[in-house]
Amino acid sequence: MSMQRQPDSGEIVMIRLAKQAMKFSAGHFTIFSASERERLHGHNFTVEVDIEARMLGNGMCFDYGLYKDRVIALCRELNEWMLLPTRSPYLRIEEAGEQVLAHFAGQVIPFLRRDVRLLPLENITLEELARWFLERLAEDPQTLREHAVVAIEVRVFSGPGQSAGRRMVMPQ
Ligand SMILES: Nc1nc2c(c(=O)[nH]1)N=C([C@H](O)[C@H](O)COP(=O)(O)OP(=O)(O)OP(=O)(O)O)CN2
Repeated sequence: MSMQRQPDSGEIVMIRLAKQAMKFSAGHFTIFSASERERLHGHNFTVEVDIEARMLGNGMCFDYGLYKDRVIALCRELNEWMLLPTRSPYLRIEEAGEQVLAHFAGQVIPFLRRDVRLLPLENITLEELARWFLERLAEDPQTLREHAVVAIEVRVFSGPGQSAGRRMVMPQ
């Protein structure tokens, strides 16, 4: 007699999304203090997302395709831009017509407006970029509840072997 298999609803599973398309190329410089920063440079960043969620019956949790498309779309938003932080304690951003002027340590760094994407972050670091993805993925709490998402962790890489991860536990 075959054992009636109990539905696994409610069990927590981990979905890991690390598709090749989860990438973006961007310029930045890390600010270390009021007087020290890196020179402007760029990376081919990659993104991985772990989503912990409860099983919903039918042998699956939520349809992860929705989040795969969302992460890829977010990567496209950052692709081929010079990224500047608007919440740095050490950098002042001035938008002057077709230019964006970044004021740092008594110097002015000019950029063309068309090349710059301003992000509401303290610094353009792996940690802060992970925050940006996490906050964008958590924008719709109702959908996250419907998908029984328990936690999301975003990991951003500036190259192989170098990354920062950030995790958000959803209010249940
Ligand atoms: N806590 C953090 N520290 C640093 C960050 C960061 O995001 N968070 N970022 C940097 C630099 O921007 C970054 O490391 C510069 O890239 P770099 O490592 O020099 O070059 P590669 O990514 O190509 O790596 P290689 O080791 O040169 O191969 C510094 N600190």
